[in-house]
Amino acid sequence: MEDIKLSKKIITADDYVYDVQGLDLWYGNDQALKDISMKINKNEVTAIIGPSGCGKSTFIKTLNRMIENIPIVRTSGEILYHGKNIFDKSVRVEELRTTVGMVFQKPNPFPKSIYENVVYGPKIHGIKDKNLLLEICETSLKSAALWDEVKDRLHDNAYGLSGGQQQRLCIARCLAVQPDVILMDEPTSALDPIATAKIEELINHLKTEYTIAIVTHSMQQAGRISDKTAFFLMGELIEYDSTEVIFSNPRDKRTEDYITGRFG
Ligand SMILES: Nc1ncnc2c1ncn2[C@@H]1O[C@H](COP(=O)(O)OP(=O)(O)OP(=O)(O)O)[C@@H](O)[C@H]1O
Repeated sequence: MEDIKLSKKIITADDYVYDVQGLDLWYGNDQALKDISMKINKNEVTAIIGPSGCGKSTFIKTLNRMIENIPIVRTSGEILYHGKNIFDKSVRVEELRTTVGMVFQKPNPFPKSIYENVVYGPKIHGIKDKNLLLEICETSLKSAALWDEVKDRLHDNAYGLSGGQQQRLCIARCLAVQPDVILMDEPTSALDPIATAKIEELINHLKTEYTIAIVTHSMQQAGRISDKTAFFLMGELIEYDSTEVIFSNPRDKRTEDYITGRFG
């Protein structure tokens, strides 16, 4: 990897995956994101926290342009992904959404077998070889820490899995197309504490290979799994720092009030 020397600082070209610069977003006339600028580091877990309605989901859905499924949305500013603005005309949204996968609050497997769920993306990308698809299925389920629980029932319907298993299946489905970044929008809010602990352990493991941005309402969860934490309030990014600093020594009073439970 080549280092770039910028004045006195040395920054490594590949340290961050995203560089968000002055991002504004409106739903019709209502501004939901205001001048957001932040970098998201490679192989780290970045937690997005803040009270309900502050723009957390909107922000992460903007990172793979999923937000554009809502017709009234308008944006300005830049989101550089590996140095290229994702809003450029030359960026193909389907490709972006393959490399930047997403896992939602409620597990959303397709009404198909476990196997078909995992190989859905690779098949769409033209992979037909049965052995290769089986291999992708096995590798993805192993990476999502689900293989041992489902290896003897790959052709059973995914709806027969528990909520926690369904969420890990959705993570496996996301991994099957070899993403670079995984966006997670409150991935454990519908799960019990044991299933939540499994997903958290998995996230901790996945960050060695992937970059993860996660929206969470649980401050304990952000504290347990994230390297960096961004605190949003009414569409603004109030503070962004290492999770340790945010939780032990925040600079902004509003961050402190939120993490100590004084509002939100
Ligand atoms: N489809 C939409 N159309 C219009 N306004 C929207 C839409 N989705 C979200 N908003 C508004 O944008 C703002 C930010 O919403 P967003 O869902 O991003 O917040 P959030 O922090 O993720 O909230 P929560 O924690 O409750 O999920 C809110 O004021 C919300 O009402």
